[in-house]
Amino acid sequence: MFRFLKPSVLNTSLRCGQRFYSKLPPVTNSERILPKQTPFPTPQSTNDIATLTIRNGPIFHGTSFGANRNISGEAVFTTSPVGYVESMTDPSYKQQILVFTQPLIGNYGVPSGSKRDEHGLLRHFESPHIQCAGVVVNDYATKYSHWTAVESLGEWCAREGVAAISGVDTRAIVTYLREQGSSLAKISIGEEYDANDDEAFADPSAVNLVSQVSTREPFFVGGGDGMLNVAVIDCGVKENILRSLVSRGASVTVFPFDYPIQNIASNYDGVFLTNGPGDPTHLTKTVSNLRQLMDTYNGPIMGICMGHQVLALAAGAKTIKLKYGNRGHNIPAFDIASGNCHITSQNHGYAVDIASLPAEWKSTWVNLNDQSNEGIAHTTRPISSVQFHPEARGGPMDTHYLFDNYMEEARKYQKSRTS
Ligand SMILES: NC(=O)CC[C@H](N)C(=O)O
Repeated sequence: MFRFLKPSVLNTSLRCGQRFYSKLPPVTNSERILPKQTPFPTPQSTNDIATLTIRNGPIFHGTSFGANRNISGEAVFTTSPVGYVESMTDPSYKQQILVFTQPLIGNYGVPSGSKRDEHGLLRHFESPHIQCAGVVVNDYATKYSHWTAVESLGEWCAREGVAAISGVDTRAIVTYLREQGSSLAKISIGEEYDANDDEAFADPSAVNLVSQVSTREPFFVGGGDGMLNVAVIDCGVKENILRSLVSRGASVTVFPFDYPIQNIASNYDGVFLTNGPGDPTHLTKTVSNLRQLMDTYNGPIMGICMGHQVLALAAGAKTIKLKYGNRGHNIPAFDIASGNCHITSQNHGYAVDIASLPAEWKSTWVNLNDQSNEGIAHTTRPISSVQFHPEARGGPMDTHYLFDNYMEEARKYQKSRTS
């Protein structure tokens, strides 16, 4: 297994790959190139009073343990008992206020965000920064302990400009969100808050959030034997999706979400569509690129979560917004073909409307809690996608095998092209 930690080594790996695929576009970046973020002002003082206001709903008073900064977003809840670091760095949570049903949060601190693995991927984070706008917990553990921890959850939030509130009744908040649906909300720090200031509630579903988290330029992640090349369309990719591919022998080139993939896909043994934040119907360019791709490309295509939704839109189906979505690491998904149920990791507010799926496609997985669609596949071609997260970081590893199946299809396709 090669180790691609340095750009010089990376270039060697590209040359090595290009021996076999002379038409591969030269890509020298080794990690995502993100849009410039506006820096948040450094707080002059700390304030320990915080208020969570749900638009047209209840108000909760608590204690601030993060950034001294007012934020707003869509309040959603996760039932994950562990994995707050992975969830908070998952780009699919962009602009959301994450309410944890697990009452005690912060007890194992936060590991280093700069540690990398043998593939050059972030070891502990799913992207370089916290992605959610704020967090809401019942009981914040000020004392933390873990051998990987380098700082507390509060210190990390403060450094990254993320508001955090504790000491609120998260059972009441979750009950409200479950009954009324995911709602716009804001966290105000200090004594002043204006529950009626409607303009202070930013609506993430109104904008294309993917353009804020997708890489600006293609980048390359080596690590495979260099013989299998996969093109990834980055809608807000989690590091563990890339790891799941390279650790199985793929060399991965990651492209921006709106890259005309149909023009270069013939160089690749497979195309992969990633997770990402917000409403999939904003991704009109990605969807039209995918339509053209499916017209001309015979290799395997697989999508996860947002990737699943854009694939379904490209196939001609529709997506819907769920009342409060599915976020957790313990969600049962039923595999229609095998009759097996797997416990899956999930984080989504939208779903594929299975009644709108065209005839040459089939439903492959169903959610056993709310009966929503969990997967689709083309009836004759190696094109499929799932709503849940087989890379599961955090979460159970039950469906990792879907990456093995995908790599097998990529290998078959490569063989059919070269023989
Ligand atoms: N994790 C994801 O890719 C989320 C997909 C989409 N943003 C949704 O909320 O449904």
